[in-house]
Amino acid sequence: MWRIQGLVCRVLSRCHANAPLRVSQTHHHVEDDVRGTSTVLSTGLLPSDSSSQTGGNGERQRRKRTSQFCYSGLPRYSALDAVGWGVAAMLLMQICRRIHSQFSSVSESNAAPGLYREAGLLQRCGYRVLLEILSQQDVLPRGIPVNYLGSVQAIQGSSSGSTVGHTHSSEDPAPSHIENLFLSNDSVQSGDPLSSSDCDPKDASPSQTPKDNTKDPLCPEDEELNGAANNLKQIADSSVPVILNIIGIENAKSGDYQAAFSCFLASAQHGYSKAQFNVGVCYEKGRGVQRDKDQAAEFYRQAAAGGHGQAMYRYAKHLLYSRGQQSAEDTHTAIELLEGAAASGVREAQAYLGVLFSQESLRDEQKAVGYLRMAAENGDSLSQLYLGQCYECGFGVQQCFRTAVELYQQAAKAGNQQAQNILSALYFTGRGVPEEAALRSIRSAPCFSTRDALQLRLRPSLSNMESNSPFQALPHSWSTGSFLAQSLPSSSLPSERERTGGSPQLPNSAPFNTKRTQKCFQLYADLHFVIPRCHLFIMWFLVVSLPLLPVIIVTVTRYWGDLGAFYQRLLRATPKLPWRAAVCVRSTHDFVFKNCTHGRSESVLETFDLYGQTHPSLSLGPQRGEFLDEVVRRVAPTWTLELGTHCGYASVRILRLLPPAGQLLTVERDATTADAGEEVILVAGFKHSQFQLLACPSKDAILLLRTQVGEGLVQLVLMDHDVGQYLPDLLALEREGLISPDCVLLFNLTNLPSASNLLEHVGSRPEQYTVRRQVHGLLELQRHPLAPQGQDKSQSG
Ligand SMILES: C[S@@+](CC[C@H](N)C(=O)[O-])C[C@H]1O[C@@H](n2cnc3c(N)ncnc32)[C@H](O)[C@@H]1O
Repeated sequence: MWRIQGLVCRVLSRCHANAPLRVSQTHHHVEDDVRGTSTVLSTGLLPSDSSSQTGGNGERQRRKRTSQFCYSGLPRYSALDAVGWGVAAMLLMQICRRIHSQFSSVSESNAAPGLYREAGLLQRCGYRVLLEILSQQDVLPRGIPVNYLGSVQAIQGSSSGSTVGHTHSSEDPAPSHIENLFLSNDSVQSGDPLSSSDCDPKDASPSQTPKDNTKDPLCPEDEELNGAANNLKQIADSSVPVILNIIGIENAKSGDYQAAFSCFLASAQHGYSKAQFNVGVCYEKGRGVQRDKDQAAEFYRQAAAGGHGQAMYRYAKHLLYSRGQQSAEDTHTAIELLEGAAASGVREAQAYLGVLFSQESLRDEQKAVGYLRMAAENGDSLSQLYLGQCYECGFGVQQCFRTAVELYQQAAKAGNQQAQNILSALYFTGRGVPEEAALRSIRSAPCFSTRDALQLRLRPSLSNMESNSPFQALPHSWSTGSFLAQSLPSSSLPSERERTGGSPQLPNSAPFNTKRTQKCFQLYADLHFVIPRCHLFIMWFLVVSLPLLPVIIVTVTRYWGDLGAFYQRLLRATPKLPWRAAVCVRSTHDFVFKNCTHGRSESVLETFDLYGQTHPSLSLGPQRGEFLDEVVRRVAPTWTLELGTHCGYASVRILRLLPPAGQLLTVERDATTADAGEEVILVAGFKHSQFQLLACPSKDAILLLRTQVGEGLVQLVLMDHDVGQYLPDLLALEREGLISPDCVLLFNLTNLPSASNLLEHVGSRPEQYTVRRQVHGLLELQRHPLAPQGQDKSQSG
């Protein structure tokens, strides 16, 4: 401390001796420089020491030393002097800061309007000084209309001032909103405007060229001085807009929007992109100036031209929506701007492009995924959801369900309601085995299983864009308080629900409706309540039954096959009860109809299989289905007959593999079931020209078949109806001469005892039928090509 004191004393003694120093030949150059600098800053003129421009060699020498003070003067001061000056300057700054903070703290701690006004006055002082600086022709060679700003300043004290717009008091929101408005919006793209980045001369416009003051021929020393002065002017030129912008933000924070707008405007007219953006926001929101969308767009355009990312994004959206039907050129420009904004890290632009490139008109899967990934990595929950859907459907990426689930989890964690719905449904389906179940469910759930599904899901965004309302925005418009969203006139900020991803759900995209999800949640919660309480009971049961374990194992292994068969029989038998059958058909049909992707047979089959995993089902099932596929491919029949349509699972399997001229006749005795089956077949994308469904008992249908097939013969028969009816129907088909000599017949033999008469009949006629194989209870018979037609007519009874 004593050292500092010593230094200060030393400096002060120097200052005290300043007068002689001013005139002294030894130290005058330092003073000259200070005077020169201040002159440049206040008036922009060269140092006016005209006497110094004349004189003899000695004088010239002195001037040379003056201009080269940096190196010629240094030897005259010791390092200690330099440090002393520095400390003195620091002390001075500290004192200034203290005074300033004194004022600030007073105004903050006492929110009394009077004191607040004092702080405002202090700010306005700085503001006025800056405006004065700007008014100097040297600093503002373009003649910025600061008189206009001055008039604003003049009426700032009175609340009725409206030179640039209405007063904020009646309409504007609370200051905190404004803080968000200016600070957050600005900082989205380029950080806090008060940060050091603001002082980057590159940010400020280089458009101001210092005035050429060297018209009169000057000596080299004058030129050097001019150069130094010009440098200072350049610094002032680049700093002033930055400072004005900062003052504008401070004004906006304190609720003085008119002053804020004036500062932004003055700064913007210097080409400072952040200020231009802020002016755009003012015009868009009507802060300190009358709301004007066109002006807002113009200032966004200017800021965008200066490389301001948020402005690029907003101006692009203006181009896309403001004029209803935009031209191809506008679209092109908008996309370029959006790409620029996305590259500069504007998350909304990234997400926007991701959706844009997924639409049919601009479809580019790689780009769509690339931008969605950028936005997702930047924490945009909706993009995480969309990217998850891309992975799920293999849209622009290798299909990967695990990644899809991970992305859904990220989106759900970030509060996206839609992702939460998907996950909760998956978890519920999986009954506590999240990952496995999720993957299985996803793979089978047709809502997600195709790329078309993604298209369907993203399409509403496009329809929003293309709808009549020119200001309808993509789902991300909420996240920036877009001025395009006219439905947000008073508050530019999104609601909490919107921010958490609740609102921008795309229509028809939620795979599970709310009621159902709630039910799922309820059931899941109940299970979670019950299961832990069962643990104790199960544990004791196991402990008690432990000695019986060997007996249980032996019994189960011995009768395993019988148990399986019994279970299957039970399932097959219960549908015979009318109510059981009706419930089974309705639930199967409803599940398939609601969850499959319409028009896609594979999706229909996947949905059937998913249903079969959790419910007893009468459908043929995937294992027997694959065997059926193999036979259909091999036989490639023109006419196929299926007895027992049920919900159309086997029908769809057959139809999708038939040759182009192939026809399916399918028979279902129950009219309601027949309707359900027909609907599913149609939903799978097949037409009545490819199949006919006869809603009557098989024995009646066989009598009608001739009118259906004409001269043709059935080359493939699938019997999956009433096992007791298999043999009579086979005999009827032979009798009517409906099956071809080399016809292949498949019988679903899950109920073996009932099929015994059929097996006896076939086994006793090796010359007529060959048993090819039996796979998963599906028996394949090959009719012998040489078998005489109608030989068994006598047996048919
Ligand atoms: C096991 S399901 C058929 C499953 C179907 N093939 C599939 O894979 O989805 C049996 C169906 O045959 C029907 N059915 C039973 N006896 C029938 C008969 N005599 N004539 C026509 N349909 C019959 C039942 O109503 C039932 O819908």
